[in-house]
Formats: sequence, C-alpha cells, structure tokens
Amino acid sequence: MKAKVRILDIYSGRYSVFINEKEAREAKLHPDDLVRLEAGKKTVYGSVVISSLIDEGEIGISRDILQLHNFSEGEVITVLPSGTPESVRYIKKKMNGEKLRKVEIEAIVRDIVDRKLRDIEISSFVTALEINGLDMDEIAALTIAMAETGDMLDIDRKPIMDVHSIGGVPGNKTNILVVPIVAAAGLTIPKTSSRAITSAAGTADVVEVFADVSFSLDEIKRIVEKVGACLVWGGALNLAPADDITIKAERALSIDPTGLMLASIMSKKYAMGSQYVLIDIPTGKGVKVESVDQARALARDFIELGKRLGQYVEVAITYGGQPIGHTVGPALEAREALSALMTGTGPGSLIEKATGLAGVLLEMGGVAPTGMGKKMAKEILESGKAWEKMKEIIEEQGGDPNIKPDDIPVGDKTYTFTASTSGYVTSIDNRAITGIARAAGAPEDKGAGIELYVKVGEKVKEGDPLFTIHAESEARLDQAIVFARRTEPIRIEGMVLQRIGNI
Ligand SMILES: O=P(O)(O)OC[C@H]1O[C@H](OP(=O)(O)O)[C@H](O)[C@@H]1O
Ligand SMILES: Nc1ccnc(=O)[nH]1
Repeated sequence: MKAKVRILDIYSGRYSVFINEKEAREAKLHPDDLVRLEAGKKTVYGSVVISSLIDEGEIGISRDILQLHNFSEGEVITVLPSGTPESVRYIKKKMNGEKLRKVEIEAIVRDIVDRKLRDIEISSFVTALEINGLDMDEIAALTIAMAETGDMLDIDRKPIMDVHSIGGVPGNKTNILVVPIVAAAGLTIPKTSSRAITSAAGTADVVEVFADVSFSLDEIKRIVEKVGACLVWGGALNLAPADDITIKAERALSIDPTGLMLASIMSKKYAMGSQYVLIDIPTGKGVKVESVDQARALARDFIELGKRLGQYVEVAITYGGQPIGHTVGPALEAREALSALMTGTGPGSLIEKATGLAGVLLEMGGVAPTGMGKKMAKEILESGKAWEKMKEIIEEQGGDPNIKPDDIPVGDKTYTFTASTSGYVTSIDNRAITGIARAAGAPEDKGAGIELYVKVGEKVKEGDPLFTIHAESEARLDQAIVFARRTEPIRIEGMVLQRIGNI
C-alpha cells in the first residue's frame, strides 16, 4: 500500500511504524509484524503498531525509524508486509548446535544491520551463541561481516596501536589512562569503546561524563590525525554497526558470549585499521574469565583471530578478582581516572594496571626497549605528559580541558555501609558490586555508583565505613540498599576463620 508519512514524536528504542486499525485489518497486518518501507531507492524495516492516532492513508513514523532514514512529513512511501527473513532459519540452526557457514553468518549480520531482525530474534541469536558457541572459522566470518557491513577508517599515521579490555571487572577505567600515556609517547591510538555490557560503566559511559563520545568517522580521523588519539564510542559511528545492536541484547541479559565478544572487539579494531592490538583479559572470581587456564585459551583465540585479520595481537591476563580502584559508576570513575592522570598517582590497582598495559603497548610500538615499557609509562604519567595529552583529547572531543575532577557531579542520594565486625577484608564480590551500582541507576544515571573505602587484605574495625552507594533518586538508592543487603559485597573475617570442634 501507499501511505503519506506522518512523523510522530515517539522514541521507544524500537523501530515502530504506526498504522490505522482499519487499514491494518485490510492489509492483514498484525501488531509487531515486520513491514518494509520503500522511499525511492531507500528501504527500511519496521514493526507494526496499530493506532487510532493515525488516519487512513497515513503511516506514522517514530523517531527511531527516522534514525534509519530521514523521511519527510507528507512524503508518499510504499508499505509492504515483509516475511520472516531467511536468517531466522540460520539462527535456529545455531540453536540446534550446528556450525554456520560463512554466507549464513553474513546473512544474519546483514539482517541485524538492516533491522530486518527484531529484538526478539537478536536475543535468540545471542542466547544461541551463549549456549552453543562458535568455532574459529565462524568467529572470523562473524568479525569480518560485522566490520564490512559498516565503514572503515583509514588514518594517515602509522603504526596504529589499540587496546581493548574484554571487560567484566567493576571499576575498569584503566584504558582512560592507557590511551593518553601511549599517545604522549608519540604513538597513534584511535580507541573505540562500547558502553557497559555486563558492568555498571563501560569506558564510553565514563568518558561521556567529561567529553563527547559520538563522532563521525571524518571527525575521528581529524581528531586522531591532530592529537594521535581519541576515546570514543564505537556505537556512534557506522563502525561495525551490528555490534551495538547485539550489545543491547547482551546487556539486557547480562551475558557476553565468548565468540560474539571476540567478534565485537576485533571487528571494531579491524574497522579502525588497528595494526598492533593489546587485549586485556581480567581474570578472577565473578568476572567473564575465572581461571588463568581459561584466560590462556581465550588469549590464543584472540591471537589466532588477529592473524586471520592481519593484525598483531598480544594479550595481558590481568588480576580481576576485585574492582579496579575505588570507584564504580560513570561519574565516580571519571573523577578517579582524571584525578590519577592529573596527579600521576592514585589507587595502586589502577596505576599498576594502566602503566603495565601502557608499557606493553610502548614496547609493541617500538618506542620502549623490551622490559622498559612500564617504567616509561610510569614516567609519562608522573611527569604530567599523559595529563597534557588527555587535555588535548578532551578539548578535541568538545569537553572542558580545565575540568576539575571534584567538580564532576555525583549522585547526592547516598548511603554508607559500615563493618559489622573487626577483621580483614577477605573478598569483594564483583557481581554484587556491579549489581548494587546498576540497581542504583548506573550506567544510565551517570552519578550513580559506589565508592569503595577498602580493598582485599585491608584491616577494618567494627563501624568503619566500607562503601557508599550514590544514586540520583531516593527510589534507586532504596533499590540498591535492598540489593546490597541481600548480598555480601564485602566479606570481613578475623585471622581465625573457623573453629572445628573435636567431636
Ligand atoms: O565490563 P563490561 O561492561 O562487560 O564490558 C564492556 C567494556 O569493556 C571494554 O572496555 P574498554 O573500552 O576496552 O576499556 C568495552 O569497550 C566496554 O567499555
Ligand atoms: N563484547 C565486548 C566486550 C568488551 N568490549 C566490547 O567492545 N565488546
């Protein structure tokens, strides 16, 4: 049918098109059916919503659909029912544990990007990958398909370095330090990050607190050619566009299937033209990889995938048994990262990890002799050169380079948990910390999160503060307190752990 476009100020996160009830009945269209909208040469897909807001002969276009194509008010377009895409059959194949062929993977990725697959089918794909996994041939095909369905960056500086964490560990603001350290040494590092997947703050969520993270590829090229680095959100670019779509399903389920994770990270690196890539695998209880053996196996997969893509990959297996630094949540992490860059000091875990990773990159990029990278990274951080570089990045990304970390607003609804007994902190539960910060509103509420006053091994006295929850609303604070009470985020034990009686 032909219909006249009416633009509706509706933004639901779903690609909805609104059709008049009588017309929908005649056209045999039902709620959530997939329809094809043809406007000249452009075709986009949307899901039907039936509404009396819309007159006969009209088609209501939501703001979500407008992101796919700039329809104009009153424009006449063709609306056609669209059958189930072929790629659904391939998703079912993966559900049954079968191996997918390259063309089948390409069809799934194409349909994700074209929005022919809806949230429900995409979640099924992600779930099937979580349960049945992918082998290296499938992962390589998925990575290339994810990169090639988007744009590629060609930066006029070589070598191109890159760093990426598989994430999972709370408070992982590390790469916000690594990038300016590496760039201050003269290397080029166009860093793209995702938003939070399983955590309470992805690097893109944290950087967004003090600078813009959404740029076009041309803008990124200009920024990186000028200052040698950027810290941007991959999802804003048409760069591996399937990634941000599948991440939405992953975030809702709080899962990150290994094969998809490899493809998510490496497709972004491939599309950015990265030549030397360092992958950080935080390892420990309550994160994505719990044992060093598993981390080694994953490291081999990253290196193998890199070879297939023509990239030189190294991997750092890092300690992820407790949060990094003392803060969790976008604004709190932004404060901690900027303060560490500004002063050259900060929590041991953050400084150690950041200089350790930056050191590997300095050696990979050939600016530090083998074994000297970490020392050089530390000097760059302590001399203030990394902060100078960060200020350039902030300025180029539309932020205020004279920002003071303490001026960054954090959630003013707070509650502090204290130690109910004296003893030593024997463990901090990563999952509980993430859960509390998310319940408090992170990452969407930038000021929400947790400030930790103790780390594993430290001695505490009864009544000492352990952590403060920050939220932007009382309701969120209450939810976080309830969550915290249900879990045991920080365990305190005396030196005598248990007494076993002689019975
Ligand atoms: O911890 P979760 O949310 O699962 O993983 C997502 C985070 O991990 C990566 O970190 P980085 O950008 O390399 O620092 C992603 O880009 C993102 O910020
Ligand atoms: N799955 C992912 C994990 C970490 N970073 C990403 O970009 N993607």
